[in-house]
Amino acid sequence: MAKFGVSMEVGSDGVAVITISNPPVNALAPASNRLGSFSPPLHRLFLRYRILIWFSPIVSGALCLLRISVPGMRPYVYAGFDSRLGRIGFHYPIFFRNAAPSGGVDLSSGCFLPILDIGLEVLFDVRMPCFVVLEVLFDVRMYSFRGAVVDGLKKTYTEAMRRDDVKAIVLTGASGKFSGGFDINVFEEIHRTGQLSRLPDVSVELVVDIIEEGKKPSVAAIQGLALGGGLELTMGCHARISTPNAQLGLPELTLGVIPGFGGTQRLPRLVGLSKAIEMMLLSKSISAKEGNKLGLIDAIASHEELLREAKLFKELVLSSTSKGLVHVFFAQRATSKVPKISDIGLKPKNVKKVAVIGGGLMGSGIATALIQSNISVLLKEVDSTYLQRGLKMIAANLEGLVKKGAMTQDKMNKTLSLVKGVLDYSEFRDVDMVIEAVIEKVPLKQTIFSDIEKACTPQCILATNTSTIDLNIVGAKTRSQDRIVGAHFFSPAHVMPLLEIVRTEKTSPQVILDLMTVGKVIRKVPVVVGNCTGFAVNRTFFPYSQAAHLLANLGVDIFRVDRVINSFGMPMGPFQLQDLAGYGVAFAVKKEYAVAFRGRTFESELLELMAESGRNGKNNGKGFYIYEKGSKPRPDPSVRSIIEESIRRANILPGGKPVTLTDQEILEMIFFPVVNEACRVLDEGVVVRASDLDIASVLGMGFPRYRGGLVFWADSIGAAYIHASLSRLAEAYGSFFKPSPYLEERAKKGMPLRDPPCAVTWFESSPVVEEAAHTDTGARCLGRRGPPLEGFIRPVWHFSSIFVSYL
Ligand SMILES: C[C@H](O)CC(=O)SCCNC(=O)CCNC(=O)[C@H](O)C(C)(C)COP(=O)(O)OP(=O)(O)OC[C@H]1O[C@@H](n2cnc3c(N)ncnc32)[C@H](O)[C@@H]1OP(=O)(O)O
Repeated sequence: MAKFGVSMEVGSDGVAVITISNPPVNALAPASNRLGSFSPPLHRLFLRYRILIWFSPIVSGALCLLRISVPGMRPYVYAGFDSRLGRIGFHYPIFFRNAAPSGGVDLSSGCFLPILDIGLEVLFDVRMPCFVVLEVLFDVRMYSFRGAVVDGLKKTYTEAMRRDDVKAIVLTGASGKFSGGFDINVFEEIHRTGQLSRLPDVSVELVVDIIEEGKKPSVAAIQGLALGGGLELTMGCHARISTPNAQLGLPELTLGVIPGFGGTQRLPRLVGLSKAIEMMLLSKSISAKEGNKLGLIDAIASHEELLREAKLFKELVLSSTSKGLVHVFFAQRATSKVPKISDIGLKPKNVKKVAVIGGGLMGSGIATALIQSNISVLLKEVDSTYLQRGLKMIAANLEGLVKKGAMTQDKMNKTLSLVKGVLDYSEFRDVDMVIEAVIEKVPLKQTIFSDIEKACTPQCILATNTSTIDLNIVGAKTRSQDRIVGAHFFSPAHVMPLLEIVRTEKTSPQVILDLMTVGKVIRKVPVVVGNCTGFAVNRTFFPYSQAAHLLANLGVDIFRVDRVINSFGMPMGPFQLQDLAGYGVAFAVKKEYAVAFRGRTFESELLELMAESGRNGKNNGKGFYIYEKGSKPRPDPSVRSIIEESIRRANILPGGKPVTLTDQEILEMIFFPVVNEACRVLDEGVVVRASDLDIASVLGMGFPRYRGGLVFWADSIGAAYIHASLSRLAEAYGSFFKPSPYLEERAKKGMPLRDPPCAVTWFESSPVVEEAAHTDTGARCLGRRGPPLEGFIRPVWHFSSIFVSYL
């Protein structure tokens, strides 16, 4: 196995193989590593002491000045003596934000984890005999010793160029991957610390000066993937050889930045302008085969262009767009880490055959998603008319893909052969999972669950696609509560990427893990949530359309509301969304919400009046908008009379006059109640972590990805502002806007909303949570004592006084 970082092996033929090794994707991390960086930027040098520091993940009870322990991947930093020795005992976690850009200890040449106990001599700068200024940058995701790829490449390449026995260089990556690109953790770190100096000028120094203009030929040997900076590195080489299935792409735009290692210049010269634009703007990767056809070889970009790009790249890294997108990147990956589910050594079972009950829009969409990933499906309906309709819908879904060129006819036929229609449960004996997707009627669902409990094996997963009904009620007539789980897909199920996995307190971890695995197999993003009315997404967003109706009944133009929300970045406004979903859904959930969220719902008769006038949204071509084949939805001016009647019945106009609002006020009146409900969802622990709600809002509701998701966006505004605004609105328009206790508390304490509630003490490996840990509550919830980041002087002082007495 290749050494962590960058290694070189020179063969007798004079070829040096330089290998990047930085699991899991050989990300190009810059040189300075945070854990190893000790320096005194805050104070001038007064005295210099030589201190022996022990890094020890295993020593316990030993006398040490500074101990770093590593449970799994996570280092903790403690200062002081061990209390078990009976001397003054204190264990302060130390959180520091800023690392010196250079200097400090170079720990970059090795792997941290395998090292159990190492001693290092470090020079410390000390101001007074009793005051030590320490700065340790510390990060949960800090693969401290892996932060050496870029620097390692520079050093190794320079050495290869210098050595007489090296005639040519092959650049490659370890473990079957070339490189996933620049280390995205660094973006996150820059967003947190503002330290732009963490971005190296790789494009010129490494790619141009060392590789491209080097006197020895370089060949990139690509396998697996070469993305972003990884691909850019290969484009600096003089030739590229690749395995046929390698993924090549510049997906930087998905993170809100442009390719920063010269890719914008080199790629168009290699594959042509239009293909390069497509690859960059759509972040679309191509296979190596296609890359070879296009001529992804021998390219040069001028020095000046690269410098300009590098500058722009740095500006973009600091943009709020990049911050939001980088947050979403990590938040999405965090969803698969579910404490006490994904971390307890369970093995997912192999789900090969699934029965879907109900061949309506949802059922057929779910079946389509399953067969597309080679999972056999039994589609059950009540009679052959409904069954044929369901099977036709599945075929139509696939035909759509064939028309778009995303599937061949042959593949479509093979895929369709994986679905079989049935009218009873006789073939349910060998299915691994059932997904019920019938209409939202409690007695019907209860009967189905009691039937499938009998028809299936005792190991079969019993899932429901309900979007609202309490799972305990759905499974009330069974004895298999541990196998009952929510598989809430979003419509159209074969397209929308979110899968809300709803667990009750009885659902077994194995069942949750199995469903998460199926979700991944069918290329969804599974987010595990708790059981409550509307679960995470629909519950959080119920105030969205209700706020829109409130505005309508206050006399605000509904089309303006839609325009404001659309320009905020939502795919469509709340009225157009209601048209799209059809009013039946809204009628079905209205009562549920009124009961479950008593005192904070807004009830209006607008939709009933719309339905009475023969409108049902897009379904029948008539809603708030007019829908005609081949043209965009057009606002229907005739709905104004219906709205006027609704206003008359609601009777909430202040002083009998329509209110006048700015666009900003409209935005706040729509989204702040949603944020308020998100606070309740966080407070009740419905989601594992706040960032799960960000992902759920982005993937389930179309909340703009570049705003980082609902909670991230709310935190960018601040709890205090949202609270003040909602309090004012509550005074003017009633309890619909009343701030939740969670929001109130955060606002009072000046804390972000994303702080982890105490329920999530188990999850400590996300940068999101790590940042939260820098606050009082976060630290408390994560089981760390001591003050937040800004208050680090106290433990340092404490440590230093003992340290001096020890000396
Ligand atoms: C200067 C340059 O122009 C700027 C850049 O290069 S910006 C970076 C451009 N690169 C990218 O956007 C690639 C982003 N990564 C991906 O698309 C996917 O992770 C992938 C296709 C590489 C692999 O996908 P997949 O096999 O499904 O694994 P996935 O779960 O996503 O990632 C595996 C792990 O690698 C990490 N990872 C992936 N790419 C990373 C990167 N570029 N930096 C740091 N970590 C990365 C993930 O966070 C995840 O970590 P975890 O196991 O701790 O959660």
